[in-house]
Amino acid sequence: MCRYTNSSCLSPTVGAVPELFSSALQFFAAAQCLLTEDWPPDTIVSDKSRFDFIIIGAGTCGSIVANRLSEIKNWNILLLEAGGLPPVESNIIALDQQLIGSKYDWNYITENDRRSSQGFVNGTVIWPRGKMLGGSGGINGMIYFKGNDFDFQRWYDAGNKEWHPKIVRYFYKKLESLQDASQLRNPFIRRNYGLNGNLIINSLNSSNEHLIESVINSFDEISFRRNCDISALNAFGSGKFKINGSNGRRVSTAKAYLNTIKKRKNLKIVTNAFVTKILIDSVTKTTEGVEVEVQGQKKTFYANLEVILSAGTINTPQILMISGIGPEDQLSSKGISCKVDSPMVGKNLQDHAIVPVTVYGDKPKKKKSEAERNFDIIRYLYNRSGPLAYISSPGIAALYTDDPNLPYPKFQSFLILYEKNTSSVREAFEKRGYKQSVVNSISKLNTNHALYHFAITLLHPHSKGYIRLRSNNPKDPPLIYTNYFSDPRDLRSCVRGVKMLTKITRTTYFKSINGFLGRINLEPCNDYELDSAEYWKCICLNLVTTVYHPVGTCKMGVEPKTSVVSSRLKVYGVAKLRIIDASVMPNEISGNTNAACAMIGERGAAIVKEDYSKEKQYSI
Ligand SMILES: Cc1cc2nc3c(=O)[nH]c(=O)nc-3n(C[C@H](O)[C@H](O)[C@H](O)COP(=O)(O)OP(=O)(O)OC[C@H]3O[C@@H](n4cnc5c(N)ncnc54)[C@H](O)[C@@H]3O)c2cc1C
Repeated sequence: MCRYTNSSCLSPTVGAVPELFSSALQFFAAAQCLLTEDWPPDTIVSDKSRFDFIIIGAGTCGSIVANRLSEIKNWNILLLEAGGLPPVESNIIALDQQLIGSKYDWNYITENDRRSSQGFVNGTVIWPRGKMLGGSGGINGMIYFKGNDFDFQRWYDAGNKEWHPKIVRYFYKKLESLQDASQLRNPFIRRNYGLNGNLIINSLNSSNEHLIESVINSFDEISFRRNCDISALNAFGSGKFKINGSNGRRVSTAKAYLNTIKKRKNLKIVTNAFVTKILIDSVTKTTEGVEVEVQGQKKTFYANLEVILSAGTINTPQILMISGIGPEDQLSSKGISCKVDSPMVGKNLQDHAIVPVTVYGDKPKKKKSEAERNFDIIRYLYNRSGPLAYISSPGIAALYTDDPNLPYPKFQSFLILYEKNTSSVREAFEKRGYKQSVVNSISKLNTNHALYHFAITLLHPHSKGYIRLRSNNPKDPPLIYTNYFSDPRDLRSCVRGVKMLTKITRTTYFKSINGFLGRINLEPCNDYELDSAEYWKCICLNLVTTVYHPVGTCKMGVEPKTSVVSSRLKVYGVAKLRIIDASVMPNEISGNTNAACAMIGERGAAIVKEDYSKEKQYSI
């Protein structure tokens, strides 16, 4: 142990005081070990082993599917995950941004379409995806929104009979465990959620309650009416959202569904297992198993009943195409023999695109001292409280529309707040990949003003992108074409959504802090009058990026020409292969996608069980 000689302090010492403090510091340094999670043990599985089901990807959906299928004791399940165990940072709620760009991220970058997102370096946008047990649910912002009955009605009306809004509600409740005591006391909120599911849903307090109230009042003044439960199904208006967290720690579906069943002998989990191909008999068009690289070693595993793809919106279509299922012309151009010509694989890519609206004001001014910041860390180590236990944003959002006849919101705006003169502004916008002129103009105004960054999302884009293979090497990242705002209706809508929000500068609170809209310096937009429709059209088109909700690249539907899987999630044209992840969504939903993915995991697993008569068919 290090002995302090007290060379830097003024008072002499007999040693007792330095000893006292150093032992406290050592105690807190050691306390970080208590933050690690007790993940399920990794298994070594011999080459050529057989299982009943093989699940590819232990993300939001795959973790749930593995749990539910292994409830059937005589089914043997193998869950393969390309990433490893989540790092400790994934556990700490406020560090949700820290894993982006790390080895726990697939680090995808979109292609430059020379039209949208030109305010980014190289005209490309960073698209993170989680690579670990828990998948994107281990890297995400933990924000909980369920969407709108209308979203699922659209799925149902398109012929997907297993996804009626009533069925969707049932499966949401099955997965949920609402924990916040004050919300549970409110019968209107209580009845919106399940109480006994695996996934914890909580409200958060924040260190900035007073300010949060002021911003919600401002939302209310511009007709985004205050709502005490905006995470609920069919919500409109503004308020605090709920998150998947408990006791200062993230609750991913891996934590909620895999950590709780470590003793099950019929589930084997292998991490660092990168699936390179699904094996399909080219004559019978039947799935046989998978080829995998486990810690660099090639192995083959076989499936008696099914292979289930839960590798997410980008990797699922890539794996399908590498394995010979996809648009024939594309496969042959990459030297892949086509086993099933499935033209929609990789198409119908939809994302929640966001644009930044930067409002500045005199408050909050207060910057924490170094001592206060360090004390916050100790508070977290001591009892999981303080800012590290909160998400990195103030936790408020608004769901709104420009058309009062619509039963669902068209826009979501959520707030990210920066105190005056903080280096975090530059860091955050640079990390996103914005060009220097953009970053400089946003951070320059922050030198003397607090920044209220209202990120605005277009919830139901008409524009559709696609994913293509870069090569036939599974390790080459696929090409991602976002096509943001390629449908002119989206740009027009987005401008209207932004204009509705910028009225916030004229509300009581923002007037009281001399709030104003900041001009963003981007060459093609500089001649337009600030806050004019032309200005926003230019800003939206050039600064549009992802809020990380891509869906739809293997959409479900009634026939193989226009969809990839059936309503029961079976891949058209090949036996014993299913997809259960975000890629099957036919359309985006009216909110963040993780909850809907968890619902798909629950519903998808129930459909599999129904098909083998292991569970009663769920009917409405
Ligand atoms: C940075 C970020 C922030 C987000 N914030 C929110 C939020 O706050 N709220 C919200 O609702 N949603 C959020 N989302 C979106 C949400 O997390 C996703 O919609 C959801 O996790 C998708 O679930 P999934 O099961 O389809 O895919 P994933 O959870 O991504 O799981 C796919 C899994 O498959 C694995 N895999 C892929 N390829 C292979 C292979 N070849 N072999 C083996 N394994 C493979 C991956 O490593 C991964 O673990 C966010 C997403 C990101 C990336």
